[in-house]
Amino acid sequence: MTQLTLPTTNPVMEIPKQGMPVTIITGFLGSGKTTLLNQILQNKQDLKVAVLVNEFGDINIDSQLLVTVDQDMVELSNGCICCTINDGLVDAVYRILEREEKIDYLVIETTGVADPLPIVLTFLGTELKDLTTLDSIITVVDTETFNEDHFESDAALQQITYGDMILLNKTDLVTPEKIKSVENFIYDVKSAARILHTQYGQVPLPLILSVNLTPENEYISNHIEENHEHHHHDHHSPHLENDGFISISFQADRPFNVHKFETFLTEKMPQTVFRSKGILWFSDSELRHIFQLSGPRYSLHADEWPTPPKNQIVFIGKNLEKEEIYTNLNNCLLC
Ligand SMILES: Nc1nc2c(ncn2[C@@H]2O[C@H](COP(=O)(O)OP(=O)(O)OP(=O)(O)O)[C@@H](O)[C@H]2O)c(=O)[nH]1
Repeated sequence: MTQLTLPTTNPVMEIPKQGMPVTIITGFLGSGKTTLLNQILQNKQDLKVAVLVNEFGDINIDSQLLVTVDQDMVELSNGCICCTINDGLVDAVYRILEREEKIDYLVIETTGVADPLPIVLTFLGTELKDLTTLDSIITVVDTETFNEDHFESDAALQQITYGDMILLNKTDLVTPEKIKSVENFIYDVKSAARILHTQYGQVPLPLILSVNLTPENEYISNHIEENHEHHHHDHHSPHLENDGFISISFQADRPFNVHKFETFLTEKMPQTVFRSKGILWFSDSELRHIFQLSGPRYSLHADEWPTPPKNQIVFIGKNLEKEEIYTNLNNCLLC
């Protein structure tokens, strides 16, 4: 999918009146969910879009990187919304519905380790069912790092299984052969998958919003009615215990020495860190540095501080030793 411009008449604007439409963006760690959300926010035209960002770490880095100038449109929830099923999610959606200003559309970004099924069931199995319409579940895939091993993660498999639309993102980093092989993995899991190819989440919004793809009735008859029969209302998902990902957050009111931080990255950071993101303060710079590490790559991008400077960084991976990471990062701070 390479067509990047919006048609002049934008069907996204024709939003159904009954129930606020909801799109859920899911996808594995670092696949490009926040990047896609920013594309949506930049191209939404007059649509009033509220976003609900759920982060795995204790610090909300993603919400600080959203392009929206209107922070009122962002609701946050930390931890994993699919695990604490799910008063937190219901409350956050209520807060959006109760706003004076009418919201046309809700987009939810899940964490990279989220199983989307409990989230869907929260919408369809609670009072939210009458107030919202689940439009689609979009699964973002990092085409470069995706391989068969991803399915050792239950969450990654569930994300593909329940994705109504699958965006093979980061196609700029791979060969056509790699794209084909990822498509084949996906078709093995889901033979009728709808797949789009994207770079930096660029996709015409009419292809992904108001597309009415989530088969609500199927979920209700397969999961909700079945659960009622078994008097089992808890949609708790054991995926985190299975996947073993943990997140470690570090904050400091002092700047890093850039050279020490680089040494930390190249020599001391555990190999088992799969994803890291941060807003960094270096002693020799007046700018903030957005740090992104996803699989084998990392980047630092400088821009102005909108707030007083401080260091915030999150690491997500397996078997991480918090004390060791803290000691190493404290050693990078300027005395
Ligand atoms: N080369 C390339 N980089 C991309 C693309 N899309 C996103 N990225 C980069 O990948 C990194 C992770 O992107 P995010 O959008 O933060 O990923 P995410 O899925 O929100 O990450 P988590 O929420 O932490 O799981 C960032 O550095 C992005 O700039 C793409 O199509 N090509």
